[in-house]
Amino acid sequence: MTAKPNTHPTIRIGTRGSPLALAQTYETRERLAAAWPDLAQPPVGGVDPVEIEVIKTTGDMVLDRPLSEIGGKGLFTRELDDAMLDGRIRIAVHSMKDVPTYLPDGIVLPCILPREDVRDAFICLKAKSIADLPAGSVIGSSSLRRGAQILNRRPDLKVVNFRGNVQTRMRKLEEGVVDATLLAMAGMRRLGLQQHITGSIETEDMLPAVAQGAIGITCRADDEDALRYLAPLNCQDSFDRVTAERAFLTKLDGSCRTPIAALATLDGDTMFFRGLIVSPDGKALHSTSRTGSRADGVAMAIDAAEELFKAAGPGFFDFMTS
Ligand SMILES: NCc1[nH]cc(CCC(=O)O)c1CC(=O)O
Repeated sequence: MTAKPNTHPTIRIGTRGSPLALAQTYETRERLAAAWPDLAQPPVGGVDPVEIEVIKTTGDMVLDRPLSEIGGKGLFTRELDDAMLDGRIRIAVHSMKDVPTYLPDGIVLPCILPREDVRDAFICLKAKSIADLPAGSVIGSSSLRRGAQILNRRPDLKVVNFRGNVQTRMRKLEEGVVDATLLAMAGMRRLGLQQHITGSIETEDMLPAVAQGAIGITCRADDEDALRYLAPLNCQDSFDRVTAERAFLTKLDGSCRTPIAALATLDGDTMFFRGLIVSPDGKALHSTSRTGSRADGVAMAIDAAEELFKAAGPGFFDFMTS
């Protein structure tokens, strides 16, 4: 009896086509191959056991406006969710920072890869750190969270909208369009562009976005094979930290495009959680922290969110809808 020829890939991974999304997908493919020998074998009959399918999302098509203005949840995920529900892809790889807190019916998120550096990177050709920037310096960043936290500490700086890939940003720094810019350490590292980082900003000085530096993998809730393949890839510490941070975000109804920041860290089974909300001008900043057991992470995060919501008072988030 001869084995049935393999004519289909075992796993087709869906991803956005950005260099960072592709780097994260290659990492996922390597981890799958390391965990599962049947996914590492060379192509049989020209069919690779793991295939990658690039899917354009709405977020990839609007490049001229800050994402905070476009709004709408699932800007970077909806088309991938649709492809998965249609059966065109088996799993999807995401920057967790860009994944809405509510997943569509039928899709689950069983796997978070080991988290990268969660900090923000300072990128500048003129100064070593934010503290070294002369008054009046211009920071290019379209992230409300980063801009607001900088203005809170340094109201003498100016923050202007700024988007684009690392190369574009470096050119604009050279041309003097802005004096400095900020990006996630994780993205720079995963792209192999760490040589452009001037310095990392400690989380005490700038709290990261919820789930910054984490890669999440989704699949269909009823896809038992995909769930089995993903199980050994999950990093439970990263999963628990991101789960607590996302509970905080859900309670405050925010996204990666709102001036909300949170970070959960673990020391064994003790979780330390910090969260903050800040007005876009940086003037009103409310932060809080909790320490407790890992098992209580979500409850702590929700409790922290409720405290900040009360401290901020009614109307604090009006800028998001106005
Ligand atoms: N919002 C876009 C986005 N989504 C994930 C990353 C970087 C990688 C990460 O934080 O996991 C970035 C760019 C950035 O913030 O520098």
